[in-house]
Amino acid sequence: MESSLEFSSSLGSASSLLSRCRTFKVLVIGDSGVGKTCLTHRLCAGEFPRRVEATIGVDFRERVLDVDGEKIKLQLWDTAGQERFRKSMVQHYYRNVHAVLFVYDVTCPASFGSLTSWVEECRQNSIRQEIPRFLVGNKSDLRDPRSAGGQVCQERAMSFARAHSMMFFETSAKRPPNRRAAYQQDKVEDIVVAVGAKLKRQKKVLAANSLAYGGSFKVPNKKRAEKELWACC
Ligand SMILES: Nc1nc2c(ncn2[C@@H]2O[C@H](COP(=O)(O)OP(=O)(O)OP(=O)(O)O)[C@@H](O)[C@H]2O)c(=O)[nH]1
Repeated sequence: MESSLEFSSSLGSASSLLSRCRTFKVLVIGDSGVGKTCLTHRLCAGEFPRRVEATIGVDFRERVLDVDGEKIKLQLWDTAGQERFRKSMVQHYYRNVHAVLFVYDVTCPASFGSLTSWVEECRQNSIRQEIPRFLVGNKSDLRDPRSAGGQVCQERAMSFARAHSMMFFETSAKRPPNRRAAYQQDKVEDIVVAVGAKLKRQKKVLAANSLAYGGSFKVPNKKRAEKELWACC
């Protein structure tokens, strides 16, 4: 489902209060072509898109999930990997972010090498250490078990994830290798569950973070920051 960020809530009505849930902005970043669009599509719509084009600016997709009886809405920001399609908008991407998904392609070591630049971009845009980070190695269906060359090994990725306090997943937005179908399909869902669970636990930190970011574009406003965190499903 596509949606716009400026989510209009109708907090005044009784019915909306009943279906009230927390909305979290999850930024998806990584090199062009690593599969951010396909992955967010899988995470939100449950299927691999038939046709994709390079993202221009940003696309939004949403997923509502139940975490221990509480409804949580993840608002995934699928950002453009190509510099020319993102440069004027970068600051906006990073405003009020609640979690970051760093995506690379397991068959493209260069995309793994770029992760340090993506981490640096986060730092430059004031993404604090407490903001949950997830590392996703995508396109695992293209892994060639007979040759390690030209691929990013899991140990290396895990060590990067540990060094940057990230939770690590390797998955395929497209399809699982035949012999491990159920396991790989679960992995995509595991990402959503892990993000939801982590965010649910982070409420206080995130609320403080929203306040901090309000200052970079607007005068900080406590009420608005709270409203951004709480919206209706
Ligand atoms: N085999 C395989 N192909 C994939 C997978 N995920 C994405 N692709 C393919 O990789 C290409 C790029 O996918 P996108 O989702 O557009 O990549 P992106 O990171 O969003 O690219 P930008 O929008 O340019 O930043 C497409 O041809 C997809 O079909 C995957 O898990 N396995």
